[in-house]
Amino acid sequence: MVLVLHGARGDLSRRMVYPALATLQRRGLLPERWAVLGTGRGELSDEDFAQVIRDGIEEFGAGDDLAEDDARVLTEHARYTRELTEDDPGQFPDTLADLCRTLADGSGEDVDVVHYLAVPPAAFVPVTRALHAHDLNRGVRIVFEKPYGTSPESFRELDDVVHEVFDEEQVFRIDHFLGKEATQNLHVLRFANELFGSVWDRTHVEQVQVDVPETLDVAGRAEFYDATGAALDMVVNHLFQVAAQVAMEPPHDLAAEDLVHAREDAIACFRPLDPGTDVVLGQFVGYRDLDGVDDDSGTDTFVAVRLWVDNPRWEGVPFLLRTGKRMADDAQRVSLVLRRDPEHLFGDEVQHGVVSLSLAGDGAIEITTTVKRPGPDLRLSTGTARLDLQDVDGDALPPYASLLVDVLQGDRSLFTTPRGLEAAWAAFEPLLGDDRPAVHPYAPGSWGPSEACDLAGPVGWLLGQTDPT
Ligand SMILES: NC(=O)C1=CN([C@@H]2O[C@H](COP(=O)(O)OP(=O)(O)OC[C@H]3O[C@@H](n4cnc5c(N)ncnc54)[C@H](OP(=O)(O)O)[C@@H]3O)[C@@H](O)[C@H]2O)C=CC1
Ligand SMILES: O=C1O[C@H](COP(=O)(O)O)[C@@H](O)[C@H](O)[C@H]1O
Repeated sequence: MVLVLHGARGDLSRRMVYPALATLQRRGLLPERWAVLGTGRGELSDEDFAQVIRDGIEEFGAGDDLAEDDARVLTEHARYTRELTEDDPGQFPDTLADLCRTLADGSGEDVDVVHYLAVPPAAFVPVTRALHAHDLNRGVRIVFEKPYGTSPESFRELDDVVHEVFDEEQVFRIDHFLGKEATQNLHVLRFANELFGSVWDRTHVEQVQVDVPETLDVAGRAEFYDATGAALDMVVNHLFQVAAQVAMEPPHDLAAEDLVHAREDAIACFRPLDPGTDVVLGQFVGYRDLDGVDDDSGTDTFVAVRLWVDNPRWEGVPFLLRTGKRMADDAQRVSLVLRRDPEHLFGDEVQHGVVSLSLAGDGAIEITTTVKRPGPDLRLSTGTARLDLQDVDGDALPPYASLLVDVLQGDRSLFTTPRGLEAAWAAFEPLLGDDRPAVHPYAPGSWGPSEACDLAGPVGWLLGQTDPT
């Protein structure tokens, strides 16, 4: 297999792709014979490219120290060549063919080729067209990073070009939140456990929260961020996909196409957002002073959304989505807030039960429930049981490593498709129009503008009330 990494010197390649490859190499999850072909707009020697790979792993491979042997395998066949363009293929086709020959080693076997577009979105179309122009599109797989379009129109334009060049089966559009171990656990928790599956509906669930506060600011990517904002950066993709993973109906079975269908059917039930009543945007105080940010920027660094899923299972249950920069804490939480004490036997002392998943790191599941407070009286309290997924026998993969394995194996269940993205854009589109609400200021280190509290109703946002992780 040859992984052609377009944009091989870039931030994503160094931060995510090389550490993921190192993890996969160490875990024996890569094909026996494989190589990476890096591209960029300038020249770089193969030796210097090998060093870029080593540096990426050393700097961002958090705890993934490479054994000398693994490092050798990772860089042994690493080649670098200038990016091809529609008019000028340069050395690209010859270098790729040469690598394939080396890997095939006279066996006559075909070598799989995966193109990974770790380039800015403006380069997606030119690189796609260039692969077509030089007849390099057939039989390969191609991975697109986000954002796959920044509006319904730009999404469709990009996708039209992609489909002129590739069959849908060749295309993998990454949403790394779907690759998180705990996100994948959502449907296991529900469909493999009657205890949870039986309460997964409007009768038992009062609201769902998908909450991703971040303490970091936009350092290093201010220019990108100022043109994008929190809602486009996180809601239309990651938070919608996670919400759909919660909302989906049981799939026909666990085949990739059934899972994708179930998730995308759920997105098709998302009611278009009402910016007047269901969206609060914020901007942290001091954001406009950052280098690369306009002095009068109206960009949202915080967004809270009340999303409605118009189907019989979820009618009347708000899905509350929230994320922002420079907030009080870091967390990635999905929580189902259960209705209180249906029999009303215990009155107001009963708190909401909560089934909650932390998507961060290796993931965790927490169940908060009402219990009898120890002692002679019948007094109530709440308790939380936590299961860290890292304590379960097995070895979690970071999201990028997990998704790369899926690309190599051709498993498309955790990737998005045009049908799902079309539906996501339809739900998000009202936020792109003239009705987009103004941003409310919020203090850095806070939980965002107070206006966002109203969206969550009497239950309130769970994070900020309890200890987030
Ligand atoms: N960085 C991150 O953490 C994340 C990034 N992404 C997405 O991944 C992709 C890459 O992001 P990132 O690595 O941060 O971006 P970079 O700005 O670091 O660009 C990556 C590389 O692309 C090459 N490049 C730049 N412009 C062009 C162009 N017009 N044509 C061809 N190549 C070009 C450059 O290499 P050279 O100068 O050698 O040509 C550059 O090193 C983007 O789509 C981004 O949205 C998604 C999630 C997280
Ligand atoms: O895609 C993005 O995701 C990150 C948060 O995800 P993480 O799992 O990598 O922590 C977010 O910080 C970034 O702004 C956004 O572009």
